[in-house]
Amino acid sequence: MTSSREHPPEGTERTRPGPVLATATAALSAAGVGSPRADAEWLATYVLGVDRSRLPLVAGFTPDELARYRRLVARRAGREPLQHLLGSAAFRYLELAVGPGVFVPRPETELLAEWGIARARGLAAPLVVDLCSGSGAIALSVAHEVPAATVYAVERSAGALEWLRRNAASRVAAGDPPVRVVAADVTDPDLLAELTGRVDVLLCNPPYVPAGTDVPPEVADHDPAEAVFAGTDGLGVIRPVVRRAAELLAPGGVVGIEHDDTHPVAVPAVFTADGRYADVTCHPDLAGRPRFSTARRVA
Ligand SMILES: C[S@@+](CC[C@H](N)C(=O)[O-])C[C@H]1O[C@@H](n2cnc3c(N)ncnc32)[C@H](O)[C@@H]1O
Repeated sequence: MTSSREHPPEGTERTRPGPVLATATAALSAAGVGSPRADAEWLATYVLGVDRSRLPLVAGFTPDELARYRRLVARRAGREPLQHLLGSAAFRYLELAVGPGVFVPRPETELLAEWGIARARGLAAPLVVDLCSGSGAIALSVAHEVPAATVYAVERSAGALEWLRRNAASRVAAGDPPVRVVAADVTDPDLLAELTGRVDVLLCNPPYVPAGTDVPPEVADHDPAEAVFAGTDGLGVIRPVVRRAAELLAPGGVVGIEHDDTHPVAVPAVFTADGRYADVTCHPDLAGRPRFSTARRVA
């Protein structure tokens, strides 16, 4: 079917996308945006309501669409995250609602989720826990891809919990099994006491950037600080999570924790020093940077 956007009614004034996109790309590039052309295209597809692949076929922007597009490009040039402007972030097979108050899920975290999903798939009825759940990216992906799993999502921030509950409800409406959302501090020594010794797979993408590290404006001004920074060495949340995970995991259960790329030695050392883990391994991301570490709870 051909959309009316590709064939506007006679007489409708339209501005062709080519020059509009070129101007937007130049503005985003000058503002230091890392992927200016892609962002200009994503914002155009959002305003025009078409798939990115159909952008070259669009007849043009109406005056209203052009004004709206220019406002969004100006905000992106002011370094608002693209996902906040679009209202959603893609993560594995899901589109998650995001905005102010919640951490935007990153593509590199898909690797940790994939590792956990592969472990959970090998079990008949796995119990999976996602600590520091944010938008719910990891927990909701596990529920979507391993429907036999019972999944808990733990988050402390009131702002993030709103997004997490909203995304969890949308996934149930889409037919996924429900995720159990728990409002709690993952550094609490009694965290999820009822699950002690029973968890098969524990996943965590905690805040891990050492305080004082320079981060891009999208992160500094729009990701909540408590989602990003964790003490002077960046291990402020990881240390208690490693401790509590050893108590929550069933014998032979596994844990995966994302961490800073400066921590390929420090995080495995936290696991090893605990004394209750074996098979401690640091995994690289697709760019070869150390990205997450995993371990198995000894029996
Ligand atoms: C890096 S974000 C990860 C969010 C999500 N898991 C993802 O991968 O996109 C870290 C999350 O941990 C939460 N958080 C930080 N400290 C916490 C704590 N002590 N207890 C529970 N949640 C915490 C933050 O609010 C934030 O949502």
